[in-house]
Amino acid sequence: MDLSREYAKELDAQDALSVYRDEFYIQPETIYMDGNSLGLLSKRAEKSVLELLDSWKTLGINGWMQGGHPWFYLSEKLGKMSASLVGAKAEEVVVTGSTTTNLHQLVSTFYNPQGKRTKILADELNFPSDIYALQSQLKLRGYDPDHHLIRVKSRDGRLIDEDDIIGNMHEDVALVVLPTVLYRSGQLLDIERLTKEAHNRGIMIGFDGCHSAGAIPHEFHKWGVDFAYWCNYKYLNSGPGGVGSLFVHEKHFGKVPGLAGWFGSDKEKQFDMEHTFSPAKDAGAFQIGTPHVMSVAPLLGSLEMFEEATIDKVREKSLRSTRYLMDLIEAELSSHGFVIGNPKEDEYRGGHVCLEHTEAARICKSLKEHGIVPDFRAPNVIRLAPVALYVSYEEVWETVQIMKRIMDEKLYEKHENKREIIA
Ligand SMILES: Cc1ncc(COP(=O)(O)O)c(C=O)c1O
Ligand SMILES: Nc1c(O)cccc1C(=O)C[C@H](N)C(=O)O
Repeated sequence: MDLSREYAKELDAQDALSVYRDEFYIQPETIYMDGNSLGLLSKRAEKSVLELLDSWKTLGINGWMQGGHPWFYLSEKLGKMSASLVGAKAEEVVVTGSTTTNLHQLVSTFYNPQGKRTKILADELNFPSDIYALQSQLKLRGYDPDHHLIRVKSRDGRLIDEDDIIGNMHEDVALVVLPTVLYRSGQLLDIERLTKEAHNRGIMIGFDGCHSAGAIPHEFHKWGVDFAYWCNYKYLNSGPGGVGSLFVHEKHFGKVPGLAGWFGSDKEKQFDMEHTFSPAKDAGAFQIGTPHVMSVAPLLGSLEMFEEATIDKVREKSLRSTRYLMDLIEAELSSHGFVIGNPKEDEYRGGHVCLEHTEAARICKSLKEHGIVPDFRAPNVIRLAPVALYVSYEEVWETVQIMKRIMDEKLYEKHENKREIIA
């Protein structure tokens, strides 16, 4: 393997997506490798925020129906713009709520315990918020989560074996909820296979797409996934606390939302103000209250960029740069006790590299001190995401060089091996 900076530069010269880098606010002397947690601001997203602010400034209440992006239809419009990212029909996606509130909405709708089928199947490595939501949903139905929430065990603490998930799809399971990509190890699950296996057993299945939306193409419609939900602030660069998204397969259109609210109404009827709820005929029905217009605003500019760049090209580059990062780590850092914790195969790897080390917390602090922004996940993981639209191959190379210096010279030792409040 060519370990030179020149080779990294050559990769950048051949990269068709490199034109997008200039569209982002990249801070001087900083290499941003944390787009898997919070993506960077783009100039187009900034512009769309200013446009929506202006519509408020100039139109007041009329902004709901007037201006370049009437607010009343914005959640559906953004859903349509997101559809190709997840392989959905335009009307199957709506931008609304947050990951966790959307999960509550979808479980309230799709979890129908009946007879012996009363359990929810998840995995022991999922993000805590999903597990809290599932536990509370079970409690609301009068079930004990210790008994009714099955969390598939990991064999190695990093990955979940799909056979173990399928092996737990027993006849007492009503619903399966899984991540598309595991937040810590970056394992990508075979969504199509798991959906098929769940359906063969008469079980509903939904996916948390937080760590794949904007990084990996999906075919939610074709695969028959019942529902999915994700945030837009990671790979889709919609800003801190930006509004989330949900997908409901069209076969479920007409299902009454578990949590109803007036923005789930059929738009023609909403302002009739009747006390009988008339839900929209598509995924729009699963909205609850008034859209957070200012918090979806960045997504207008950001999604436009993804429409242009295409998710297939984004994935192609992401696979190349995560592969390049892993190869450099193996070549340059092999004597320093790192373990690559993510699956190495393209078909099982998400958008970030999971690097394990016993000193991970303080190596992260030292990386930040040297201008690299990774994140740390307890107990021992450094996550590094060379995000396709704004991280160059040369920056990937530079990251490994800096890490090598930190390890060779033991520069991390001046820090405490303990996480910060936000890791
Ligand atoms: C996989 C996953 N699920 C759920 C969440 C929670 O998202 P939110 O806080 O936006 O509800 C996150 C991120 O915080 C996540 O990474
Ligand atoms: N949502 C976050 C937040 O409000 C603050 C800091 C980080 C986050 C994250 O999204 C973390 C992320 N879900 C993770 O994969 O760990």
